Amino acid sequence: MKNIAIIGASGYTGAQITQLINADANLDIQGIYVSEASLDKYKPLSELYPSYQDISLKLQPLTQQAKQHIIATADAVVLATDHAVSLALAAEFHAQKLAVFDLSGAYRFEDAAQYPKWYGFEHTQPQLLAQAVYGLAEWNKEQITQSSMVAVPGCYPTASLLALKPLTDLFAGSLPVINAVSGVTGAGRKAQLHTSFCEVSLTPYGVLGHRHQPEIATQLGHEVIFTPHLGNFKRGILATITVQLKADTTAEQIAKAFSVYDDEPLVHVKQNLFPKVDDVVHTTQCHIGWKYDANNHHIVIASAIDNLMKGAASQGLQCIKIHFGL
Ligand SMILES: NC(=O)C1=CN([C@@H]2O[C@H](COP(=O)(O)OP(=O)(O)OC[C@H]3O[C@@H](n4cnc5c(N)ncnc54)[C@H](OP(=O)(O)O)[C@@H]3O)[C@@H](O)[C@H]2O)C=CC1
Ligand SMILES: CC(=O)N[C@@H](CCC(=O)OP(=O)(O)O)C(=O)O
Repeated sequence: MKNIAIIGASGYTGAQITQLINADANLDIQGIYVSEASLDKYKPLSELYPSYQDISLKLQPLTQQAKQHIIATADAVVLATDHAVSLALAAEFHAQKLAVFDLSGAYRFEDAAQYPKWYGFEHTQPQLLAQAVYGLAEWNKEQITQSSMVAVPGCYPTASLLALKPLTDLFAGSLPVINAVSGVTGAGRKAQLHTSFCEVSLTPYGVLGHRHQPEIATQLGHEVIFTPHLGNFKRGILATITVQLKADTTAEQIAKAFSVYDDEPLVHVKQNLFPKVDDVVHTTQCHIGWKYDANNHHIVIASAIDNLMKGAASQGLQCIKIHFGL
């Protein structure tokens, strides 16, 4: 049995992973935490999320005393916090020999020079960054087993990389084009004008400048054009991707490349059948559909996940279970 502390548990991903860990027979929850100044401190999680009636835990402020208690009693921490908050907390807990599973982007790039540009801060923890592994569960099991600092991938990168990684040997020269739509929970629980009810419609954002473009390109080993969109639904991501493949590529080769997922219980691939966001919402799964035009050698792939599940919390849980051999 492993004892897990969850920091940022009042947020969308933190509450989701609290629910998942609470339901897992091999894991205990050491405690659930918010910031010292949080308006939600001492509230039961079920007051914020009434559907979690079976969880009796209360949100605790992350005081120095609370940190000492976590260090003394937990095996691991989940950081469901903003990038800058995770940057510091990961180092504090990892230095005390706790495994860290960070849902933020603070440890996803190996190259510290990327952080000022994409995250707006200098990376202050180069030693820990060097130990961090990218928690794309289906692809990096060995690394996740070995490292106690796991950077759980972003939601768009998870949907995009699961669709594209099997095909890299078949890419022709041009850049894969990824158009992805996310539900509004992707932006977190805090109030912001652009995610308020009357503002949300369907629109691209972060065009040619979203931090997930370099995350996808780094992990794919190939540049991509990535355009995220905010959609007027709560949960889920659909990434529709177009790629030019080498001139002699056949549909059989593509099917063989995707067979890498045949033994993966959470990734389901179908030829000529495309997923809907509703197929995967509230599930741990990624559904991929593809169709190939052998005349012009273009493939269109659609990849659907729940941004809060496979895009964050359930992939975080996968990493915890892989790391601890559960
Ligand atoms: N939403 C999504 O679909 C995805 C999010 N992520 C990443 O996961 C992380 C969490 O995202 P999300 O759940 O959406 O965010 P939310 O804004 O919904 O939640 C953030 C949580 O962090 C808490 N918090 C803020 N400051 C501190 C602090 N100093 N110490 C402890 N707790 C703190 C907040 O509570 P309070 O402010 O009351 O203290 C809240 O519980 C982010 O880094 C995000 O980029 C990754 C993949 C997908
Ligand atoms: C709709 C929406 O706003 N989505 C978020 C992505 C959420 C995510 O994956 O988080 P990371 O920040 O941890 O990479 C965004 O575009 O910033």
